[in-house]
Amino acid sequence: MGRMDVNLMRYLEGEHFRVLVSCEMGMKNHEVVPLALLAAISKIHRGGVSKICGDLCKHSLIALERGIKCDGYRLTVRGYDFLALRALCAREVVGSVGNQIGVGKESDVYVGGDVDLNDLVLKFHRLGRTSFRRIKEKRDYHQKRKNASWLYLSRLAAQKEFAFLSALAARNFPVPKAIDVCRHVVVMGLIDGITLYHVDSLHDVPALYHRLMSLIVKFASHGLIHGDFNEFNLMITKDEKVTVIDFPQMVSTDHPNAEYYFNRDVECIKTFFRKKFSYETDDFPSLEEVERKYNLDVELAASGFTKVMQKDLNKAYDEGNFNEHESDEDEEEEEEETSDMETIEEEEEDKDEEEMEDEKKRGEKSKKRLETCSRFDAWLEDASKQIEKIVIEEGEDVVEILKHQNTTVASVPEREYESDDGEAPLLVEGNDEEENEKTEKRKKKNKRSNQTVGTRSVMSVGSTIAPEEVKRRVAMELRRNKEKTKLRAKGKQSAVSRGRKSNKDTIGEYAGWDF
Ligand SMILES: Nc1ncnc2c1ncn2[C@@H]1O[C@H](COP(=O)(O)OP(=O)(O)OP(=O)(O)O)[C@@H](O)[C@H]1O
Repeated sequence: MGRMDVNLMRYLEGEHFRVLVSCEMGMKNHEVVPLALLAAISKIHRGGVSKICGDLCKHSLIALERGIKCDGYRLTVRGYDFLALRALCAREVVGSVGNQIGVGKESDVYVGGDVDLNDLVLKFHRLGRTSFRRIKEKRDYHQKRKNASWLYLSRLAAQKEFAFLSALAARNFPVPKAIDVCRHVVVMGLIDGITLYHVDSLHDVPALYHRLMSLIVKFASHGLIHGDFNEFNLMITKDEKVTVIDFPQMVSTDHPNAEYYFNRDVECIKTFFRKKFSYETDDFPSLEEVERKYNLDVELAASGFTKVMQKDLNKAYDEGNFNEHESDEDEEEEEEETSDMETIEEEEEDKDEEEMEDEKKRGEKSKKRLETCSRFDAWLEDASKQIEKIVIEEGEDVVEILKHQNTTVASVPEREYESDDGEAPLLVEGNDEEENEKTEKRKKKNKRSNQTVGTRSVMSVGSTIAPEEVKRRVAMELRRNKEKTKLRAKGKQSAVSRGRKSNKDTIGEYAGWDF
């Protein structure tokens, strides 16, 4: 467990974060975000985005993925951490990040400080760490969602934990103080203690046992069952006070298996006390005996995800304008949209006619959908205005350059025949050979002096190089050009062609093999 390297945040420019956020937005409906989409979202020129992406890749904030359908970038865990930390710093919630103090199955926990250097804890949820099947079986983070990314799940887990921390603290449950939540990071108060698992001796073992059992009962009287009430999720301070730090599997007492979960929590504590402190008693609660006084479960909808949170989450995603998480139907449609975007990149590849037709249909569908999206329209309008502006500006520049060139070229012939001393234009033709020779000499002299003055004749309409020499040089140039080997683009731009080439090579290599 080490320190989180946040130094890099100081050196990254605003545009880097803009691209990073664009990548995060793009990942809401793309497995990898193609460069073109990144440029469209960030509204930074493709070349600029490409350079920024290079920088971000270098610092492992994003990673280039060579997909089957197209190449693109994906946000890395580190990149997501940076985005969350930057936002928390901007809100002045977090002022510093220190050592890692805990590593759970699905989170990394760091100690940090606020702007006034008061201690706090930063819990980075990392749900992708464990298998999706397990999460799907055990928890309801997904609800109806079919395609859940680690970004989405981690964010959801953090939101859920924050909501629980806040609600439980309001009912005087011993939990860390909920400070803030951003993306997949929950900021909470630091508990100055150790987990029950690490406690070797206690002043009063029965007292702690009964405190823990009464806590299980308190949860139940509020309509909740912890579901994972064990020595790893309980922290004990020096004065043997208990704090519950983690409750990812909290369920309602109305859950069909509520009794099983309740008994499992009780059994966990009983077993631990028996094994660790050799303490055994017949005094333990049962769910039947618990009198339900409050409906915190209803408020939190503990077995699933609260409507309020879901609404907030949808809102957050809507801000990204991908309407990804509204319903299953939408998801299906947007999945199509995603593949449409990807097919734009694919068009170069050879395809069957059927496939092409399919894509066309899907393309039209996606086009229609995009047309109905007002935010996208607004963006398109804005982008086209910007393009127009650029075109006009560049057009004017080109006209200016042409104007300048025309005036220079037009003035040259006159100047060439002007003498320095203001004499009449010199004529090459003449009867007298001597006179002609003199005239030639004067002309050459004038030319030379004009060249040194510079402003008089920068350009020449006539060539001073012999035609044979010109021919020879042109021929040489042609030969050289022929000899030049074709420049091969390196990096992501040529990824597709390189992929094809290597495929061809592989096929060629295996062609003569018998299996
Ligand atoms: N508020 C806190 N104050 C002090 N330490 C904490 C706090 N929250 C978490 N920790 C430390 O971080 C460790 C991991 O935290 P936590 O149990 O919440 O993570 P987790 O990923 O949910 O773990 P798991 O799923 O494996 O139970 C804890 O064992 C504890 O040592």
